[in-house]
Amino acid sequence: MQQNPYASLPPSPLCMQPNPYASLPLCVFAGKKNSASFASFSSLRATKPLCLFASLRLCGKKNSASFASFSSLRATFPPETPYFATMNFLEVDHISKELNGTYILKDVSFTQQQFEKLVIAGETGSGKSSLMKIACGMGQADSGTVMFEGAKVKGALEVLIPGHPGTAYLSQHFELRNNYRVEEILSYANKLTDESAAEVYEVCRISHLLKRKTDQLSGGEKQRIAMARLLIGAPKFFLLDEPYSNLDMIHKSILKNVIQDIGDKLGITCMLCSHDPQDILPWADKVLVMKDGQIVQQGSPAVIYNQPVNEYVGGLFGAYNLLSAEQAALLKDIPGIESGKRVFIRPEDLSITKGRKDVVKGKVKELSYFGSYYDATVQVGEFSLIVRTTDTALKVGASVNVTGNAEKFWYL
Ligand SMILES: Nc1ncnc2c1ncn2[C@@H]1O[C@H](COP(=O)(O)OP(=O)(O)OP(=O)(O)O)[C@@H](O)[C@H]1O
Repeated sequence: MQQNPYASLPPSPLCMQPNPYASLPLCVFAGKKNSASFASFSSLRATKPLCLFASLRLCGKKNSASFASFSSLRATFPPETPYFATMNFLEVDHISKELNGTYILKDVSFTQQQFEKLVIAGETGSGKSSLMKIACGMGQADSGTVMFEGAKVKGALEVLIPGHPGTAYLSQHFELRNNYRVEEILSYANKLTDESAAEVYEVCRISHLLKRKTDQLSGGEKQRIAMARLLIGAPKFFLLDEPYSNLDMIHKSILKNVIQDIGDKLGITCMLCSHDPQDILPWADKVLVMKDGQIVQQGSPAVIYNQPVNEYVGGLFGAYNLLSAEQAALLKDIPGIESGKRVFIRPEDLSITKGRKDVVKGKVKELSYFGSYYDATVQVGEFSLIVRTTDTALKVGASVNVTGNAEKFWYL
């Protein structure tokens, strides 16, 4: 009969509550632990008793069964207890990195919680890949620290094999060796049982490709095999660098389902970077927006989209109107609009109306077709507004009345 090895831990010095592990069911300790994670688990135990609980689900191979047992543990110690509050899953603290006299990352700090879906967004060259690599030990920072589950993530130059145990990083430039069958490539990397590996292949939608040779695959298929190869290494944290670039809509849609299932079915926490709002907004719990190596805003997708801190953030996430206080004065008849301020308005918060009250008058200069809607460029005085409409009868040159939902307007 296996004993609960944590039964004799002392009360937590931080929250002065009794050892929460003393009464954990034995199945937790008899579960699917591999020796590496068990070792790190033990060292955590020595230094940070409070961190242990959050690590329990993380030691070893994850599959639905272990995910289910974790869920029942969470019910025993709900997130509002101090045990969960004491440790971030990932903590990036004042990271800076310089290359050739220029900062590619400057004083970057953020946290990610377990199961939180985090996206790093930003224009090309803003530092997204550099930050992700440092977050999982595949890159090297000049200063600052990264902690993963309470343990320091060593930089790529501080270890023999870069990459923090328990993390997996899918590069934009992944490689699959030629002239191998897919199943051969996967079997070399597999740390799971056959059953759990099969689940990963199902999640990655590659079960039907296992007998193929690697030169008989499309780019999207190769990418999903590269993902599966990392996932059968049993990571707790999966970082995907621009996973949607170079994919058509059909393969993008497959990949979106795969990434959703990696979180939902395999219970692996994911971070990805992208600059496409269509990829970011529906999936993310939290978005970090980067520019010139710095985080310029972080928050929920809705906050980032509707309340950007500046024009750069607003522009990254879709079409917008930004009117000076003088231009905004022409919209004074729209109820609720604040005067004397620069106003940021998304096209869908303006509409073309047949009404004559509470409107601003203009003329349609241009119509852009997007399938389910048009964006009409409407000339109003000396400036133009982008107004979203589904009116298929609208023509360039038509005189129109524009109104808006001032509750959604944002003042910069
Ligand atoms: N090995 C390197 N040597 C020199 N400069 C580099 C190196 N790696 C990155 N950089 C520079 O650091 C900056 C950030 O690059 P990074 O790849 O992190 O940006 P990114 O936001 O991921 O870009 P993208 O979206 O194009 O992939 C860029 O200006 C890039 O040119």
